[in-house]
Amino acid sequence: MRVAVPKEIKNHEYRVALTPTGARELTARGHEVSVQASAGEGAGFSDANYEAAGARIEADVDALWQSAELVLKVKEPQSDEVARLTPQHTLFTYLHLAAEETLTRGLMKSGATCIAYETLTDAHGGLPLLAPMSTVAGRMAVQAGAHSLEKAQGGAGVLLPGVPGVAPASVTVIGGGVVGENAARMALGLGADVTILDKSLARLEVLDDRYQGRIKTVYSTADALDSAARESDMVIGAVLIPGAAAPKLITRDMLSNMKPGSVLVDVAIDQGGCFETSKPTTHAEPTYIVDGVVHYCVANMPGAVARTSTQGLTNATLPFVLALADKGWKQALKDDAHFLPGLNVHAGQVTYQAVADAFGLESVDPASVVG
Ligand SMILES: NC(=O)C1=CN([C@@H]2O[C@H](COP(=O)(O)OP(=O)(O)OC[C@H]3O[C@@H](n4cnc5c(N)ncnc54)[C@H](O)[C@@H]3O)[C@@H](O)[C@H]2O)C=CC1
Ligand SMILES: CC(=O)C(=O)O
Ligand SMILES: [Mg+2]
Repeated sequence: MRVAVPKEIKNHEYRVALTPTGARELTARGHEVSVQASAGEGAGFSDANYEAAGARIEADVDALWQSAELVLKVKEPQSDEVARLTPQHTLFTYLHLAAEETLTRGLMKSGATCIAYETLTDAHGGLPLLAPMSTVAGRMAVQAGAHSLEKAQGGAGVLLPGVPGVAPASVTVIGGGVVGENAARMALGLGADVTILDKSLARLEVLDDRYQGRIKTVYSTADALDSAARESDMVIGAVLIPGAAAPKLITRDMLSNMKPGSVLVDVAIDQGGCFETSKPTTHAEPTYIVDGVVHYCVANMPGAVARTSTQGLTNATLPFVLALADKGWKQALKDDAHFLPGLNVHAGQVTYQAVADAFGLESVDPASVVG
C-alpha cells in the first residue's frame, strides 16, 4: 500500500499522524511510506528519523497526494486538502463532521473513503482514538482556564487554589467522560473546588467512588446548569454525543448571570461547542469575551503539546493504520465491528447516522458498504 503523511496545515497544528516508529512498522511489512518534508518537525521528528525508518521524504505536496492510496492525517482536511482528495484515497484522521457541513459536502464530492478517528468504538463502550487526545485536552483545559482567569487576560483575577483565608475558585465540569475526568483531576490537584455534571448516573457513580467525595457530582439538569453558571469561576464544557453536534447547555441567558471575569473553556468546540456563545478559536488567538465572560474555544488544543500528543495519538492509531495498509479499508472494516463505525463518508455518501442527521442527508449503513 502507498501510504502518505502530509504536514498538518491547520493553525498552530504541530502534530503528525505517523511517527518514525510507525513508519518502521509499515515499511517492514512492505508498504511504501512517503512523508512530506518537515511533517514531523513540530513533534520533534526529523526527516532523517523517517528515512532511517525506511520512509521516503517528499517535498512536492502535489506528488505526495497524487501517488497516495492511504492518507494519514491528524486534523480534519482544510479546504486545500479537500480539493486534493479523489476516489483513489482512503483518508484516516479526525473529521468531526457534524460540526462542519461544508467539509461534509466537500468530502462527499471528493468520492474518497473517509474514516474518522473519533467515531471508532471499543468493547468497553469507549472511543479509543478520541480518548488519548481527550486526556490531553482535559488536562490542558485547566491550564488554559487558569491563565484566562488572570486580569491581563480579561479574567476576574482569581487564583484557583485561593490562599489561606481566601476560598479556592469554583470549577464546574459539564460532562464527566475522558475530558471531564482529566480536567477535574487537574483542577483538584491545583486546589480548586470541583463539581462534575453528567447525564449518566452510572458515570457519576464511578467518579464518586473514584474520588471519594473530593469531587462533587451533580446530575445535569437545566436547574443544575443554571446554578453552575451563576456560581462558578470556571466552567469547562466536556460533553459528547458521539458523532453528533454538541447540545447547547449554557445558553445566552445563563451567560448573563455569570460572574464578570469568569471563564468558559469549551473543549467540545470540535463538535460545535456546548455553550451558545462559543465559536471556534485558534492557538494564535485563543480567547474572546462575551458579556464579560472569557471564552476559550480552541478546536485543536492537543496540537500545542505536539510531542506528547503525537506519541499518545499514534500509540492508539497504529494498529488500525496497519490493518488498513495490510488489508485495504474494506476488509479491515469488515473484520472489526469496532472499526466499522469509523466510516463517515464513502463514494459520495454519508455512512454515519448522526452526521447525516445533522444536515438532513440520507445515511447509508456502513455494513452494506463493506459487504
Ligand atoms: N478541543 C479539542 O482540542 C478537543 C476536543 N475534544 C472533544 O471533547 C469532547 C468530549 O470528549 P470525551 O470526554 O472524550 O467524551 P466522552 O464520551 O468520554 O464523555 C462525554 C460525557 O458527556 C456526557 N454527556 C452527554 N450529554 C450530556 C449532557 N447533556 N449533560 C451532561 N453530560 C453529558 C456523557 O454522559 C459522557 O460522560 C468531544 O466533543 C471531543 O471531540 C477532545 C479532544 C480535543
Ligand atoms: C480530538 C481533536 O479534535 C484533536 O485532538 O484535535
Ligand atoms: Mg475542527
